[in-house]
Amino acid sequence: MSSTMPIAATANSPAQAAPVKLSVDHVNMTFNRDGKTTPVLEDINLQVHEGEFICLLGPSGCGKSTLLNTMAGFLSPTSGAIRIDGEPVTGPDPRRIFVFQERGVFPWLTVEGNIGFGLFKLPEAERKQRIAHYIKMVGLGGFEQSYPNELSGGMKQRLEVARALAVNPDMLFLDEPFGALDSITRLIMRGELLRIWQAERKTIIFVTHDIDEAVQLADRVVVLNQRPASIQQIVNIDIPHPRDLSSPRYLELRDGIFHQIGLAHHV
Ligand SMILES: Nc1ncnc2c1ncn2[C@@H]1O[C@H](COP(=O)(O)OP(=O)(O)OP(=O)(O)O)[C@@H](O)[C@H]1O
Repeated sequence: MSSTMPIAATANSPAQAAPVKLSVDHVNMTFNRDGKTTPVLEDINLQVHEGEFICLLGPSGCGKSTLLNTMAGFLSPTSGAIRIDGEPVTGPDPRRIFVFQERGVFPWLTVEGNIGFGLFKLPEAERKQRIAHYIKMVGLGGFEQSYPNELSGGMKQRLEVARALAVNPDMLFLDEPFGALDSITRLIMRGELLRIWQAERKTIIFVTHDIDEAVQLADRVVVLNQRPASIQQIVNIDIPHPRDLSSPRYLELRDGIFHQIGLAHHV
């Protein structure tokens, strides 16, 4: 297979039969700073369906975070349109939650306090019930009164995911959320996120530069080129969960993406 040969198309995933949740139409993004113009996104077109798990994959600095930030409404594209539920995205929306690579938990609040932070409008009984539900879901039972500095990196990350889910967002934007974790914790956290996603079926857009991570998690992997990023290929990962990471199909898709990105013979 050559480095530019696309991976053979496969049948659509069941998620692609769901209505379109987010659409990106002809999006271009150029940064202007100190008289210097940097084109970052070039004619991006993508439709994400309700309940789909999408990974944006590409080399460092290609524009993944910029694309995620435009989808989430933190940045306005130079041209083109982003719509969620058919409505133009004009700014960040509390119904959609962004989880940053740097941990966003509040160090001065306990686990309970962190998860309950966005729930202040709920009646006390419902708030408590919601907090307990998510503490159980992410396996932090027994640590309700602990502060973030008393938790491991993986526990903090689970807390952040629980805090994001507790406000019942309809979409999650995750920017390399496990980037700072060691490889074993990363594997565990991927499993945790998949378990939560299967239970809650939120639409997830997940940025990574880790090919294995993308193939383990996503319904579809959007492979981006070097900056200015355009979509090189969208790869359907037609393997049911739990995925066997040594299956021929897994290895075929993973190696196909390595070829696609031009990294097949680098290591
Ligand atoms: N606000 C900004 N102003 C000017 N240039 C920017 C701005 N934000 C990002 N860039 C530039 O846009 C390019 C893409 O950055 P971006 O963070 O989107 O890449 P990325 O693919 O997410 O990178 P990484 O994987 O390393 O996090 C980089 O060259 C960066 O310097």
